Amino acid sequence: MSNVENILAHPVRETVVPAPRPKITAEGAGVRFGSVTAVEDFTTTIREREFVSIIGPSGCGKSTMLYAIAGFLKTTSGVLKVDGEPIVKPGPNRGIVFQEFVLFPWRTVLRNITLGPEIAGLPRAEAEERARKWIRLTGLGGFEDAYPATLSGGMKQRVAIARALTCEPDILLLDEPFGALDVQTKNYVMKDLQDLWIAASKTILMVTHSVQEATLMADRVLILGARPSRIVADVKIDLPHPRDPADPRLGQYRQEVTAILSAEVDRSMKIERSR
Ligand SMILES: Nc1ncnc2c1ncn2[C@@H]1O[C@H](COP(=O)(O)OP(=O)(O)OP(=O)(O)O)[C@@H](O)[C@H]1O
Repeated sequence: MSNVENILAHPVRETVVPAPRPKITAEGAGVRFGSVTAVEDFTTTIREREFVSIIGPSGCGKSTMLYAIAGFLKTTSGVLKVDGEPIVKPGPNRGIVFQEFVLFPWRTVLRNITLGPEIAGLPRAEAEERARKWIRLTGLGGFEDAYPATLSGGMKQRVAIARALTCEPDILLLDEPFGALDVQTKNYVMKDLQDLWIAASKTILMVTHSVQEATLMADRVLILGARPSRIVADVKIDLPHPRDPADPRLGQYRQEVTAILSAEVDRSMKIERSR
């Protein structure tokens, strides 16, 4: 058999890599508080293992949308789903981390982290085993028996991240997770979070005020407009991870996002003043 005949007889089989599945789907999702419409039309699809950041003018509804996805708030219009199911309440597939850590001061690091699995009814030994895994992965080894008051801000935030991950959620929701940290600590925790995201294959949705944080970490930056808000831009940050903050291409993305955001902040101020 000639080479050509051989190739024709044994065609190369194409390896089809399945596209990442949608994890969070929003179609015209909105949230109203009485007469205040916080979010009017939030439409996007966030796929598994994506890192997406939400940024926008103050009060435009970033946290509101995050809490709706967490299941703490109900949408008042449109459709909001996780794994194809409408979101009706919080669930173990979503972990959330707040700006202010929210740790229990009377519980040690280990006991703060085992809290979720304990509430979910896991035997203590299994809860501890899971907690120890995330303690290791978040660089908290050796601090299992420490109390929150004795920890630095960066360590407290790592405890909060480990606690959110101990229930093994597919989705991690972060509400300005670095807002309470000083610049040096923030840089360390951001680097750790990037490494963790790469290693743990989670879907991450992060609300932030910082263009630098959003462009450094996210695959896509969703920019919300003035309230009642909708997504005015969906900027794909097409750079491999982990990223170097000094990369000039990152600088260009920062400029692009800042220009759109500044226009929305101006518009938001004008609207608020005319209310
Ligand atoms: N529980 C609530 N009851 C009434 N109004 C609310 C409630 N929560 C939020 N709001 C209003 O909804 C709007 C959006 O608030 P939200 O906190 O989501 O904005 P944000 O973009 O996260 O703000 P910031 O960037 O300042 O943290 C604001 O006008 C806020 O006052």
